[in-house]
Amino acid sequence: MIAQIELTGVNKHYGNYHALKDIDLSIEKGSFTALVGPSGCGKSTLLRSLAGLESISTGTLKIAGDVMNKVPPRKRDVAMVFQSYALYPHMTVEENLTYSLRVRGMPKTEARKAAAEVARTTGLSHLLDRYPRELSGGQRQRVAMSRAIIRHPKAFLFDEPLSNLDAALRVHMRKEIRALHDRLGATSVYVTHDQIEAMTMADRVVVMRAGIIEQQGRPLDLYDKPANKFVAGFIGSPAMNFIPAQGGQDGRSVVLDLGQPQSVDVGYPVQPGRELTVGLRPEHITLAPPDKAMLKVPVAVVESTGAATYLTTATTPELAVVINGRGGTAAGETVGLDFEPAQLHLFDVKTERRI
Ligand SMILES: Nc1ncnc2c1ncn2[C@@H]1O[C@H](COP(=O)(O)OP(=O)(O)OP(=O)(O)O)[C@@H](O)[C@H]1O
Repeated sequence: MIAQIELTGVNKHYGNYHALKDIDLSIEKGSFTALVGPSGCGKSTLLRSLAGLESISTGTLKIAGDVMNKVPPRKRDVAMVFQSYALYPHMTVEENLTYSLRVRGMPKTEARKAAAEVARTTGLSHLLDRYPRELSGGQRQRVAMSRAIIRHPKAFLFDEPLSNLDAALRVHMRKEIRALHDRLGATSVYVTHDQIEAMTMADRVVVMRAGIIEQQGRPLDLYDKPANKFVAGFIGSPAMNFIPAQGGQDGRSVVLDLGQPQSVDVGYPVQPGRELTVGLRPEHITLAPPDKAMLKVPVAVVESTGAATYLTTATTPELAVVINGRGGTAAGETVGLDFEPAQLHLFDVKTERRI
């Protein structure tokens, strides 16, 4: 693997505040990496450090093999794409695209040729004479990306680029950005707080919390094998259910506490009496006849979108359940719920690590 971006032992302090803690991260050439995490976890700080908009306090940052710690932003040869587009309002699309080339001294005809070529890739050819105010949100976003592309940077850095757009356009643009990334053979780092965006766009997802990397890996590996309870709860929508539990006395079962104890044979050894948190995804639970089901529980809320039905149980803790299509059940009824024991995720209560 060729690392296009490599961080080793990177720390960032804002005064007394430790915003990035010992970050080791290797971003492969040609990959699409998403940085996700809740507000304040440090993902923007990390991205801005790559761009040189923040300096790192300790550690090493390399881009294409060269140490970048002290290199100013304009010499790093990376392009940042923001949610606010940052287009020049008094310039046409073409002028917005050619500006960075012109200030670097490229002759006008050559710069216009480059703009025309990029505009063809991004579907802006018919809009080159327009001003930003004459464009839709999606078109402005495309201009912002084109302006990055025209410089042939070593990496694209996206900072929540779609958060100003409405839901339908976001879904469209995430496909467009990913397709563009593939066509250009680019290396992209993409910051988002939206785990669906991260899961659908990226080859590699890096989950951050409070300045540390909790887990990194392929999207479905994080979904299937979250390293800890935090990642388990963050990846997946609706979020994973967490149920207090204990290892059963037979050494191969767990006893779930849903108001009443419910023993489930998991088929692998579990230390008897060990305190656990058991995770179970809403989409891994199915309805079953109550007399034959693993769990028999009352339903508190039923919500249907037509395509799917969302149930919330009247248990403690409550469980979220997603059923394909119509559930055929109503609030107040008692239903049977089934799941495959292999779909349970076991976490240690104290460390919150996966067992
Ligand atoms: N210039 C600064 N001075 C002091 N603290 C800062 C500064 N910039 C960011 N921070 C703090 O560092 C932490 C990480 O900020 P950062 O912007 O990287 O978070 P984030 O994960 O991108 O969050 P969001 O999704 O809300 O943008 C936050 O607690 C923030 O308050």
